[in-house]
Amino acid sequence: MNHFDLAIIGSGSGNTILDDRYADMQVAILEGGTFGGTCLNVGCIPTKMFVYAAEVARTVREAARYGVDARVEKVRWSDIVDRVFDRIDPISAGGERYRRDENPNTTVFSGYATFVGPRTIQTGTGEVITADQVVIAAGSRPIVPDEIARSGVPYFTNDDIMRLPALPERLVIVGSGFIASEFAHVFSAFGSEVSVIGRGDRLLRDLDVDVSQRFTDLARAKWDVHLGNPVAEVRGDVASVEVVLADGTVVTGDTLLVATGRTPNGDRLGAETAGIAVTADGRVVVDEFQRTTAEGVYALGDVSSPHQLKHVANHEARVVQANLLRDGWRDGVELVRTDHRYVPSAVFTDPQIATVGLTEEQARAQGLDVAVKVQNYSDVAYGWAMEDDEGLCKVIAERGTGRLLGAHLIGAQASTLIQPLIQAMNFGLSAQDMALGQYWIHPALTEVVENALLGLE
Ligand SMILES: Cc1cc2nc3c(=O)[nH]c(=O)nc-3n(C[C@H](O)[C@H](O)[C@H](O)COP(=O)(O)OP(=O)(O)OC[C@H]3O[C@@H](n4cnc5c(N)ncnc54)[C@H](O)[C@@H]3O)c2cc1C
Ligand SMILES: NC(=O)c1ccc[n+]([C@@H]2O[C@H](COP(=O)([O-])OP(=O)(O)OC[C@H]3O[C@@H](n4cnc5c(N)ncnc54)[C@H](O)[C@@H]3O)[C@@H](O)[C@H]2O)c1
Repeated sequence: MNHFDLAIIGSGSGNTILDDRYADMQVAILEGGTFGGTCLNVGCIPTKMFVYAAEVARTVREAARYGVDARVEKVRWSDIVDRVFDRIDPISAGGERYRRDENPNTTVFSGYATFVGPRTIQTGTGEVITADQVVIAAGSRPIVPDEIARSGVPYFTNDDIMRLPALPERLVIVGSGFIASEFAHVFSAFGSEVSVIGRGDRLLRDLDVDVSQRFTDLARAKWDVHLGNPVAEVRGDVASVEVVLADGTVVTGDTLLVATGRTPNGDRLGAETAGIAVTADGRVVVDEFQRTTAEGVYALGDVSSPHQLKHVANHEARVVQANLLRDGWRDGVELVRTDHRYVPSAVFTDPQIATVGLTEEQARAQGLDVAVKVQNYSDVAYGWAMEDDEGLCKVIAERGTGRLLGAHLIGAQASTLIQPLIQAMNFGLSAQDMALGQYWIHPALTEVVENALLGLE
């Protein structure tokens, strides 16, 4: 049986652990899918490359409001797909080649790994290995509701929708979260008619209610949105699909995208044979040092984290990277701790959305004495330049101390505008100090953040 110093299950964020400090260790990398994981191959990176192209199309379509007449002549879908994957596929292949052929201390096993005992792994290639330490970085997979899975109707997920042979004429999306919102934007900007079906009463309903409500209102004007009306039945074939909702409404299209959440892959690892606790919903249990319940075994990213976000997976990978070198189960050893205090996220839809910290509802539910200010983009000079009547920046602070509790933006460049607020929260800068203790460039769009802070009581 082959023995390694370290075995890493999953080549997404798990593959970022190995640096010079690991050069003397024998390391096994086990990957059952495409090398590089979700973000690179079927997640953050390709989606944002599609989003950028969608924004170009949208800008052209809306040019007339600024006195510039222009029109989208044609969307060359297959060229867009090629631009994205001609960039990405070689990165995945190159990453695998590097670990396989150019790192003498790493061995890549291309198979689906399962534990068969404590730190003992069936690699999925016929070989069983053992390791002194193991990192589980096995990610998550799309959830497909039963009524869709058992219908036999062909459907797509984020795994394959970006490689469609042609642009759909009418795309039906089941789900109303991050993935649904981003793909609705992409396909509608490219000219597809888009229907979105959600269970709740708002799109992106976990976000602050002002942002989620504004997004839902704007979405209704662009897309065929069905909310609070669950899917009862799905009918169709490769050419057409009918989604029947609980109230009898029939939503039709030629392509079906399922975007109803992602479940951690912890349920498929044989974890119980290795003493690794997994929750009922498939999440590997970890402590604040990313240690699982089995000695020598760490986990990180979507498979164990409460946040399914790449920047969180990267942070947790850095924590694991440090702790692996410190004999993490020895009494009294000082370990690096995961910091989940202010986890931001952005939805790259139209308009963009970004959020950090507590929603107003959460802050009030915690009994905090809060001051809230909502500043519209239309109130600042750059918003006038953009003719913006959609964007808003909402900040929530604690009265008295001025401690920033949350920030929520919807509008152009939201994912960039939020960064100084994330920084302020992490470094304990109060709303007043942040607003008054620095220059804000005039008339940049950041004035919407400045004015929101100044407007707090
Ligand atoms: C469409 C989409 C868009 C997204 N956009 C963003 C975004 O803009 N920003 C953001 O922050 N996050 C985004 N995310 C989330 C982000 O992609 C994930 O949080 C992140 O990639 C998780 O990284 P990971 O290393 O935990 O898992 P992954 O990158 O999924 O890596 C896990 C790897 O493990 C492999 N594997 C699983 N089980 C086994 C096994 N038993 N044996 C061997 N190999 C195994 C898998 O094949 C996979 O390659 C997006 C996700 C999706 C789906
Ligand atoms: N920009 C980003 O950072 C980004 C982009 C995409 C995905 N992600 C990550 O990936 C995760 C998964 O994305 P997602 O959009 O699949 O999940 P999600 O959790 O964001 O949203 C899933 C939505 O589907 C709805 N839903 C569930 N079952 C349903 C059903 N049977 N019928 C109708 N609606 C149903 C849920 O109510 C929820 O609103 C996200 O939570 C996020 O962490 C991040």
